Amino acid sequence: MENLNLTLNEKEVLLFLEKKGTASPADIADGTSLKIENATQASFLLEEKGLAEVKDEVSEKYRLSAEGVQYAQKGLPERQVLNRIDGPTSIKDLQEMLSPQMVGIATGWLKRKGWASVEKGNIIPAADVCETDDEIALAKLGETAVPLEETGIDQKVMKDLVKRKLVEKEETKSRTITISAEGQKIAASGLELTEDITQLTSRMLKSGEWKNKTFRSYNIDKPPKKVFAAKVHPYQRLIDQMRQIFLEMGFTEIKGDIIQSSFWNFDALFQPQDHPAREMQDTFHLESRSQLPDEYVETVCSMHEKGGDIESRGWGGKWDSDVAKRNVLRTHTTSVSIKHLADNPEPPVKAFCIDRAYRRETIDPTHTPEFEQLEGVVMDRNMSFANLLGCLKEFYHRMGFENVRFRPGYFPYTEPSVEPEVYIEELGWVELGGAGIFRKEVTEPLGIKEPVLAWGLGVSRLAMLRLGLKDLRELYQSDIEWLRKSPVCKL
Ligand SMILES: N[C@@H](Cc1ccccc1)C(=O)O
Repeated sequence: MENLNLTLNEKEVLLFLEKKGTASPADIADGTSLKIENATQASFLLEEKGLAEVKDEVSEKYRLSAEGVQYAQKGLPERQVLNRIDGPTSIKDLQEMLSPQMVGIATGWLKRKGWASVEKGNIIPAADVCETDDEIALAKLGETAVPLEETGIDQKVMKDLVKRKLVEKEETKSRTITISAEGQKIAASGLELTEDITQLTSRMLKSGEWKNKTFRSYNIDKPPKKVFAAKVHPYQRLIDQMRQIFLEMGFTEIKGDIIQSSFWNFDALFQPQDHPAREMQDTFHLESRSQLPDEYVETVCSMHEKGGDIESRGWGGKWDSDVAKRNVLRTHTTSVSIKHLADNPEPPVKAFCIDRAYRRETIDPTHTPEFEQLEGVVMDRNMSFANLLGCLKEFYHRMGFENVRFRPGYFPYTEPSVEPEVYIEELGWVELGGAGIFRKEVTEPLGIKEPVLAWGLGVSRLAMLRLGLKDLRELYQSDIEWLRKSPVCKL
């Protein structure tokens, strides 16, 4: 016989059912040493093994309400009124005979049932009305609840009486357990009422007692309970991977302030003071102001106004140092790169920054006001456009994107400018940020003499593609179900 691994409780229930066939948990508790809860639990386990069947039933019973009892004796209000009159009668007179409340109820029902009409304050009875179904039903019911079948009352009539609150419905739940044929067989084969051992103790081993015991075997077919181990957030894992790649490529990680002056966020990057990106609707402006770095104010001002001493015309107009002092939440991490270069103007510099930037975006599936950027700069002698493309290609390849291409782009601070794109099977070419070589208008005023390759790549976009998300917000919401499901590594 198959090892069913019955617990002592299951055996007790099975033996009890062998005699009774069907029983309620309370019956089982009465007839065995078990409590109702244990009897129920054992019954469900037996059901799982096909040895018994547990059935839950809800039974409905009906009885008269207090109001119903009253009308069962004296008749429904509409009947009481009808009995009192034999022709048109004024409601006022009736109210004196019966109570105003009773007449109120009766009038409604008389009209609804077509037993009488009401005209100018008088009730005019129709021809004789025989006893109706609801009256017959009322007479049949009592104060003890009975199932519908036993009353012989039509379901619709009963429902109406319940609605009229003359009858109350009582629901009782009952559970019965019936032994199955298989259960009978097992019970008949003789069950020993001994408890199997689930845990082997050192005492049993020492005394040798274990030799006379039977052991409960494991059910290796049963799926184990899932364990959700703590792990790094998938988005953070991806960010760490990108950081690792740049470190391996010989870059140094840099950090900067979230709050930046407009000077470092815009002016030092040769972004004109009337550039639309600086407007309130695009940028989070703060009330505070920053000191400007004295050593660069003049050169940056001159570059904006007239192109400094190089072959450039600048933007023209007046450059306003007050505008440059205004603090903003950095709109790109390029503000961190450019400050780092100003502080370290001697080649070589190979730095990256992977951090948060802020823009006033309306939140939707592809826009959030906070997002991550992966920023990088390379400054060295003889750096060329080809080096820039090679560097980015290398990064994307290491991230696992085979196909990378570059579209021409535009940024006020780079020339030439490109927008790198990677090819994704279901999506086609996906744009992932911007890159270029810093213009002389950017590097000259800060005393940087060598060419600078620069890029700012979207991180969350890439994460979405990687993690198969349709909505950027999911990256930041930490939905526990999604987190549990996301694998630690792709197999
Ligand atoms: N700062 C640009 C990206 C960029 C960085 C560096 C050079 C060129 C472009 C952006 O936020 O979109």
